[in-house]
Amino acid sequence: MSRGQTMDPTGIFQRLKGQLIVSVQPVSDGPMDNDVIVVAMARAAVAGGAAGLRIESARRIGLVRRALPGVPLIGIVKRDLSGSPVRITPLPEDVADLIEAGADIVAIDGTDRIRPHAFVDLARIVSDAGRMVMADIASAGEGRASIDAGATIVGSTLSGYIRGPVPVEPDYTLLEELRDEACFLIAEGRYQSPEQCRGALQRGADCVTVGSALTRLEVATHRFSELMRAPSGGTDHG
Ligand SMILES: CC(=O)N[C@H](C=O)[C@@H](O)[C@H](O)[C@H](O)COP(=O)(O)O
Repeated sequence: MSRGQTMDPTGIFQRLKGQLIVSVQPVSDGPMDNDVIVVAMARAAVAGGAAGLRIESARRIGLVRRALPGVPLIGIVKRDLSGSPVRITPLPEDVADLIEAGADIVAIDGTDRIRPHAFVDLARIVSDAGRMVMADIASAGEGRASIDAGATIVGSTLSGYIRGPVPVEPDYTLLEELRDEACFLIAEGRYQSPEQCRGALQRGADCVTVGSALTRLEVATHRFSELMRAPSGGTDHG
């Protein structure tokens, strides 16, 4: 499949339904933040059963698209803007670059925050190119507004990251609030175990995206090392 061709929406939903998407976003500027490693992790994730991948940057979408031509790809661009807290695919050129690189799905921040370009305008660029719009949201209201503005896929991606301390658990309640809306619902954010992923499907998610627990080795390692260093570490089982 060339970079200009992507899969039809029905086919993508059929392939992702009930499945795992792996987000391959290494820790920024860490030792694994490298194009070759991203492509290798993408291949390894698919070999392990991932039905789709979430990749940051148009360059890496292009590389993964060439390496894995038939795998559904969600593309994002993360950038830090002055004057707006919105980070995920905030600009029209980000959307255009991801489309050009071969993303099947373009994920865009769908939160109700100050932003340089309206969600509806970014979403239109995606759908005019025949690709699918995913809204990364933090509340049910934002999910519904994003659907009205052109999203066919909604992800719980940003729940817990907008204000206050980041919770430990995933946001299952948000899935239950959105499960009957007219969208393909992706559970995303803080899923650390297969059991939690199954819990998300039971609460109405169509599929689940896992990132840090699988592809940020620093984060995954830290979970082990911290627990072992805790005062009671190592004593429970002799
Ligand atoms: C909040 C935010 O910016 N989330 C980002 C969105 O792409 C990524 O940093 C996350 O890794 C991704 O959503 C997967 O989540 P988790 O790594 O928790 O499995």
